[in-house]
Amino acid sequence: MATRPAGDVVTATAVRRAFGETAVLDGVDLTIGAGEVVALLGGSGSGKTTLLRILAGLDPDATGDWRVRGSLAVVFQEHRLLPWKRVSDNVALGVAGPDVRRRTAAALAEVGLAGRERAWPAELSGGQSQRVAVARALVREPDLLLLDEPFGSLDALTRLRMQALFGRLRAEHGFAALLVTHDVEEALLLADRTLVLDGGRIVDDAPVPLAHPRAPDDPGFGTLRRHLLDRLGVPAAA
Ligand SMILES: Nc1ncnc2c1ncn2[C@@H]1O[C@H](COP(=O)(O)OP(=O)(O)OP(=O)(O)O)[C@@H](O)[C@H]1O
Repeated sequence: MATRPAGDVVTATAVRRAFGETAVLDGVDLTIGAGEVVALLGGSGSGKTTLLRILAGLDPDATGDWRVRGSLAVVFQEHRLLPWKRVSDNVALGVAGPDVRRRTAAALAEVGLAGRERAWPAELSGGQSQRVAVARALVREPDLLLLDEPFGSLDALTRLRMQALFGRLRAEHGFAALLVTHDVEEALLLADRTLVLDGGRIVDDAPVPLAHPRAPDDPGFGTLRRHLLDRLGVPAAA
């Protein structure tokens, strides 16, 4: 495992972002510790992607203070592979060093795509393409992984496999992550802590003190699920 910075990898205070007159984020405070996986939940349009883009350095118009320590990689909902580049070239894009080829092959093997270096993106399924996107992030050996609904476009079975893969990679590499998701179960399966964004602020910040592997039918899991659904304004089923 790579040597990681100690302490927090993300510190953010009073982050604000408005589009026109509307403040989507209006005073967000956030810390993510080294190696900590934090799930970010919130209703549609609550500003989750906006916050992730700010932390990724993709939004020059936000205000406030934020800092990311260490290296960063992003995985988006859509894989964003370049169709005219082979899988290995997509993974290695922008990565320098004498051993890029070896690292690329190792990252592809880690996501279950050993030997597919020379494939074209068009030859891959949706799940395989998203595995390549994860390999592209891994090859950067990130201290912080920012994931925006990374499994949201996958079918249910592939999604479960990708969640399991994420858990293994996290245990192996020890990166910190901010995982934007709509899925309360996904948040509780994968995260050490959950945040709920509403009205431009983080309105709930709760640890997930459950041992791995986690199971949705576990009573503790159910209690946390109910808590999060309450905070998200989802009424209990009759
Ligand atoms: N470039 C932009 N210009 C104008 N408005 C924007 C822009 N980007 C985001 N918004 C608005 O900001 C709000 C928050 O968007 P954002 O994509 O961050 O929400 P989200 O919580 O990720 O939503 P979802 O869960 O539906 O993906 C939305 O109302 C959106 O329309």
